[in-house]
Formats: sequence, C-alpha cells, structure tokens
Amino acid sequence: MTEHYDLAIIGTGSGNSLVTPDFDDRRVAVIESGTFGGTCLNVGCIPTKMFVYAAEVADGIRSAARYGVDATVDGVRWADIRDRIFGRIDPIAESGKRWRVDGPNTTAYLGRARFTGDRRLTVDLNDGGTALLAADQVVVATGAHPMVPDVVTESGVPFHTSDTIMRIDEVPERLLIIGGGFIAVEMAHVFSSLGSRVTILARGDLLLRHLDTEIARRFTDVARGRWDVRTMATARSLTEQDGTIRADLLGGGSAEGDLLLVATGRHPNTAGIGLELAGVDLHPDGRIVVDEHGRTTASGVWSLGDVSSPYQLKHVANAEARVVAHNLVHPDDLRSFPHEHVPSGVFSHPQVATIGLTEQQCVARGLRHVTKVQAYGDTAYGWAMEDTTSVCKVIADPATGLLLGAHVLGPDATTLIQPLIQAISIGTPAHTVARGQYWIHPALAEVVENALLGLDLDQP
Ligand SMILES: Cc1cc2nc3c(=O)[nH]c(=O)nc-3n(C[C@H](O)[C@H](O)[C@H](O)COP(=O)(O)OP(=O)(O)OC[C@H]3O[C@@H](n4cnc5c(N)ncnc54)[C@H](O)[C@@H]3O)c2cc1C
Ligand SMILES: NC(=O)c1ccc[n+]([C@@H]2O[C@H](COP(=O)([O-])OP(=O)(O)OC[C@H]3O[C@@H](n4cnc5c(N)ncnc54)[C@H](O)[C@@H]3O)[C@@H](O)[C@H]2O)c1
Repeated sequence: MTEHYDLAIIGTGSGNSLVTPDFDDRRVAVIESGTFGGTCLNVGCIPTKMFVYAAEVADGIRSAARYGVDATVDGVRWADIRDRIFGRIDPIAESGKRWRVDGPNTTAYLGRARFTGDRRLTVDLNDGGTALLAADQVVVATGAHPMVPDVVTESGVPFHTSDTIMRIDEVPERLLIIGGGFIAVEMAHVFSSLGSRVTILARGDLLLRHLDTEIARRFTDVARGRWDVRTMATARSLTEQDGTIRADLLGGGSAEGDLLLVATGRHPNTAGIGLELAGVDLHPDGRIVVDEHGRTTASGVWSLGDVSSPYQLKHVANAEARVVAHNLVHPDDLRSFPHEHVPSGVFSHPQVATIGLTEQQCVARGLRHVTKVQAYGDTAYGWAMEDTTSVCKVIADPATGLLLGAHVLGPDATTLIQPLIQAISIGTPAHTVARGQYWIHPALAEVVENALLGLDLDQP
C-alpha cells in the first residue's frame, strides 16, 4: 500500500531541518539510508574540527620552546581522542533518529529511497522490507560521497576516505594522501600533529589551488616545512607489500605510506535513485539542476545541499535548507539561495579563510583593484606570537572602497575574517569598517584593521 504524505525528505543532513513548525499539522516522511544527521555531524565538519583542536594542542606544546617555555608531547592517546569525539557525536545522531522515529508528525523510513515516478518513491528498507510512498512535495537532500579515482580502485590496495579514517585504531607511522584540497590538508594537519609522517600527492603545482594564488603559494610553502609535499604528482599505479602502500608516479619517482587516504573530491549522490523517472535533470558534473529557489526540473520536487549546490559547504547547505523550508509553504513568496558572498575556511595548519574574489579573478575580469597584504608579524599581537608566515590580504575597488575579496592565512583565520565577511555582505566600504568602529588593542584583529587601512584607495 502506498502511504501518502504532504512532504517527503530524502536525506537527514541539512534536509532534517526542513521539518519546521509550519509542518506541525502535516504528514512528513523523513528517509535516511545511512547515519542520521548526515555528513557534517558524522564524518565531516564536526569530527574533523574536534580532531583539529587536539592537533592544535599538540602543536602548541611542540612550539612552546620558542617562547621560552620548555615542554614536550609525552604521548598521544589516539584511541582516547577518537572515543571522546565519537562518544559525543554518536549519541547525537542516535537521538536525532529517535526524534524523527517518534516525532509527532514525522515518519522515519530507515532505508534507501528511489523515485519510481512523479513524486512517487520506493524505500528499500535496511531491514529488508520495502515501503511505497507518494508525496505532494519531495526534497532531495542526499549529499555527496567521496570520489575515488580508478587508479586506486583498480589497484586493489586498501585505502581510506574521510568516511572511515577518523575511526581507525591507531595513528599510522606514515600516512600517504592523494589529493591537495580541503580534506587532504585538514587530515595532513591532524595526522602529522598527532604522530604520523605525512606525504601528500597533489596533481597541481600548489595545494589548495582554488584559493588566491598568493595565499595558496604561502600555504604550500609552510606545508612543505611540515609534510612531504609532492606537487605535480599523479599516481600511475599503486601496490601493497608487507603493509607498505607504494605509489609510482607519472614521470618517475614514488611515494610510500602505511595507510592511504584518498581525498580527491566528492560526487553528488544522484546515481540509482530514479531521478530520470521523476523528470529531475542533472548538470554534466552530476549535480541536480535547481533554480535559485531550489526547484528542480520536476514540479513539486526540490533539492538542496551537496547534491545540487555549487558549494559543498555546510553553512551553504543550511542556508539553502532555510530557503527551501520557506518556499515549501510560501509558493507565492519564493526566497532565493544566498549564493552571492560565500565564505569558506580550511582548518589546517596554517588555517585559511576566504571570501569574494581572488586577485587572479579580479585580473581575469578586468576589474580595477588595489590589494594590501598585511603580515600578522607587523602587529603587536603578531610580535607576541613570533609570527613570520601569516597574512591578511584584502582586495578593494579603489573608486568605491568596497571590498572585492578577503583572504586570511594564519592562526584564527576563520574567526578573524568575520568582519570582512560582514563588510562584503553588507557592502560597507573598507575605510568605514576600519575607522567606523574601535578595534581592541592589541588584539590580533588589528591585522584586519591595518590591512584595510593599508589599501591605496582613491579617497580614503
Ligand atoms: C571530512 C569533511 C569535512 C568537512 N568539513 C567542513 C567544514 O569544516 N565546514 C563546512 O562548511 N563544510 C564541511 N564539509 C562539507 C559538509 O559536510 C557538507 O557540505 C554538508 O554536510 C552537506 O550537507 P547535505 O545535507 O547536503 O548532505 P549530507 O549531510 O551528506 O546528507 C545527505 C544524507 O542523505 C542520505 N542519503 C543519500 N542517499 C539517500 C537515499 N537514496 N535515500 C535515503 N537517504 C539517502 C545520506 O546517508 C546522508 O545522511 C566537510 C565534508 C567532509 C567530508
Ligand atoms: N573546512 C571545510 O569547509 C571543508 C573541509 C573538508 C571538506 N570540505 C568540502 O568537501 C569537499 C570535498 O573535499 P576534498 O578535499 O575531497 O575535495 P577538493 O575539491 O577540495 O580537493 C580535491 C583534490 O583532489 C585532486 N584530485 C581530483 N581528482 C583527482 C584525481 N583523479 N587524482 C588525483 N587528484 C585528484 C584535486 O586536484 C584537488 O587537489 C570540498 O570541496 C569542500 O567543499 C570542506
């Protein structure tokens, strides 16, 4: 028998937040094939940043001597760190599931959903059963999964992705990472700080190539001092012998590790869920096509988050969910996805945060622009930190003083950038941000103030 609902939500990452009070008197089906709460909670943002915090503690101890404080890391209890982190996270996922299973107006289906027609779904339940659903509106919020290159899968060598590596039993002596993006550099930081020797194989000439080139270059320079960073390095073949994984590289050379982490991007979860039967179109890169309101090409079917968004970021998935939650119940007053000023942060060592245009994008677009690169080390707090590598780079239109981009590399970058995110989002000119408020002296935020004051604007 087919159960009928007002709303069916596939995926409980950001999709889970769609059950707003507007649905109190309606019937909602929530379908989840994996762990309740999705990627960010279970295998993404939250556990990684909890590991990063432990890594920072270990790093702080190792660098204490430069400040005249002698200390050593006597040991790292990886299993204790892991169990503390997941001891906190796993119960949250479990209680989230219970809340939906026992919720007053929700029915949770624990299994994999697929479309069989126009807003009609079959759920292949984890217990072996099958459920048939129809709904007035359906939201596809199925997220993304790690993309693993053929050279890895075809080799048959054992490997981890971010889905599995945080649950391992002990820190490997040598960690080999394929990829040079977000996950590669965050995991390199975690594992190197907690005891591994890390080798990174990056296809391009820089790590974090999506960043402003000057920032990516500075990041890569610092990273080379911490990890064995191989750029322009592509694995031609992989083999495993006596617990050692070896990558032979195109053009010669090789790299080895005791554990392999593949961090080569994430692909939208659209395969095998019958989207073609529902009339839901895909972009060539596999994302679901949505308009600015979250509507797919099928009437009554919406999508949000990693499966459709151009940004695979949790704050974006959440923002899109807020928009779709509104639009589901206000068909005559549709809101749009806020994609204009999207910031991101990389919680590696050093940390990086970015918003707006890179300098190379300004050049490519022919935009008149000025830049200022302010070193942490030229501010009072930077002296205290003995910092030699960290910077705040701001880019502005000299005519209007409006910021075009902001890029921070160094300690607390993801926090320091917030006034610059606000300035770009709200449209406050650089000089007003710098001089329209106090900056606490001698806080680290003075690096942002000085960067803004250093811009060579037509009229300050
Ligand atoms: C290691 C890592 C670290 C990250 N760190 C950050 C960070 O610091 N900051 C940040 O902003 N972003 C970060 N991200 C990205 C962030 O986690 C994602 O952008 C976000 O979680 C996407 O949310 P979502 O709701 O679109 O998808 P998800 O959270 O992935 O939810 C999709 C859900 O749908 C379920 N599902 C899939 N197919 C089906 C089906 N057919 N039937 C039923 N259920 C289905 C899945 O099991 C999953 O639970 C990180 C990602 C990773 C992997
Ligand atoms: N702090 C954060 O916000 C955060 C942290 C982790 C992940 N994320 C999100 O998750 C996404 C996925 O992370 P990611 O690091 O896997 O992807 P990524 O896109 O950041 O980096 C992928 C890397 O793999 C390389 N690559 C791609 N295909 C390859 C191949 N076939 N062989 C060798 N190298 C290849 C790319 O050149 C790039 O260096 C990110 O794009 C980001 O949106 C965000």
